Amino acid sequence: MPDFATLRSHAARLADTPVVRLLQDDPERARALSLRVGPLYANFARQRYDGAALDALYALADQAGFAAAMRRLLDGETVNATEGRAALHSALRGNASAAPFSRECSAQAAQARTRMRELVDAVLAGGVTDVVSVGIGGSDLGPRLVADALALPGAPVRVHFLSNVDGNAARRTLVGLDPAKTAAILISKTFGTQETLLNGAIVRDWLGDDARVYAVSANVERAAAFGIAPERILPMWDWVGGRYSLWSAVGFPIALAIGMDRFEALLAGAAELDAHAVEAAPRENLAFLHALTALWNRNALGLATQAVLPYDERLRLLPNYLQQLVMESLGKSARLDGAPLDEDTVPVWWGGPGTDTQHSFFQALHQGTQVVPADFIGVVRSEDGFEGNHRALLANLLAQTEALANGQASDDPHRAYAGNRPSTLLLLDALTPQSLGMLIALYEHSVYLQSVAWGINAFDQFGVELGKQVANRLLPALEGKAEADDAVTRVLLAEIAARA
Ligand SMILES: O=P(O)(O)OC[C@H]1O[C@H](O)[C@H](O)[C@@H](O)[C@@H]1O
Repeated sequence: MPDFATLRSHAARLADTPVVRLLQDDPERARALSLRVGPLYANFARQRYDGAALDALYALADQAGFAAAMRRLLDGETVNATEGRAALHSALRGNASAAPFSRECSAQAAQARTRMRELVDAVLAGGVTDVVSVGIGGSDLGPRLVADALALPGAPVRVHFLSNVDGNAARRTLVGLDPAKTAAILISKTFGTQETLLNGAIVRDWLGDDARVYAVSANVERAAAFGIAPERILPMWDWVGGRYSLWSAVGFPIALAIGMDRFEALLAGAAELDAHAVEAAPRENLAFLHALTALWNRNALGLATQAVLPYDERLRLLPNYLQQLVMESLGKSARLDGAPLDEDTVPVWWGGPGTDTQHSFFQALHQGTQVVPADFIGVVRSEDGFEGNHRALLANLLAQTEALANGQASDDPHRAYAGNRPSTLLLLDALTPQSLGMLIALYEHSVYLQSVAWGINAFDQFGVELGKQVANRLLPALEGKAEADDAVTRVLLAEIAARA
């Protein structure tokens, strides 16, 4: 059993030792607590652990079996035990495993990519200027993030994303588009998601031509029943979790937005991080240290939230993406064996891009009563053509991490900064398909390793089902054809009916 109590004793020992002191005591710390994997550099020197606490964290990694767990994941073992499945997102992007099942899945993924390349070419050759990608959750957030981050100005097609069941979303997405020059992709692993089926039907009817409707699904029968021709359906499989699926054909909109070659470079970057996470020694392993840092902040320091702050406009959707990846994966309170957990699991993840957020919520980060650990993410080379802006962006990024850690004393309590606010800095040499693939894969593996330490399943999401079931039961009540069981809901329905 991982020993969280020892972590807490280290936190207690360090309670009066701020990070500034740890840095003074150890002149090597700033450099020693950094790791690099290809174009991805990470600095953890402003986290509130010292050498002895780190020893305890690596001991915990050992007790939890991080190295073996990474191997199990990549080999395609049934890591999603509550649903009896593997979670082989690594097999979608090259493969650091020799296990036969994992190899077989890689081969299926490669075949699907060949078909996807053909379909990308077909869409581009068909005079299409706009693509509407319809999906939600894992069938939306990943493609939306990557297409937004990596699309180049002047790309042959513009990709739009439609997720919310609110009809205003469909209206806003379609306004200004020409149905004769638009294609639609319906993405749904199950092809049973209410939002995607309703929005998909709106877009299909608006297009008025089934020839430009494509689907990505693990349920080919349902996609076909929706009226999509088999040659325009790309597969996915039950061994790919929705929030881990952007590397599969779910990435079709990405390939349309950035080109198939750059999509494959994204996969190659992720594969490089896979190989690192499974092969690197614990103390050199970036996924290990990222996960251990999260466990330290949650379970040793008891910090209830975690901010992610990309200092790059192109990564503005990263916080939204990570909210699903982290909170759907780690928002659990039962261990794999069903026993209740002794430790707190996922903190609330939130964030937004710098420098905008400096002018909104940073006040609370600097002087609020809650300490919020933060992942700052920066890009060394911006390539935006505005060097002065980029220098200002980097100056702000470095300044915030420094100010949060060091604080500033003042006789006036209103003008005093306590400091000792922990942060990690992740720096990409440049934002490329490769470096973004690595960054996302780093978070995937960090999340998985945290789940291993807590003994929970990172790959199910039963928590989202209850609300869906209740919503389905309430649909007839909204049409006035049934009564709701719940007293409050009955009052609310009456209120809605009276004002409709
Ligand atoms: O891809 P789909 O089957 O349409 O599912 C879309 C999403 O809906 C579910 O409710 C889950 O919370 C997500 O993990 C999933 O990605």
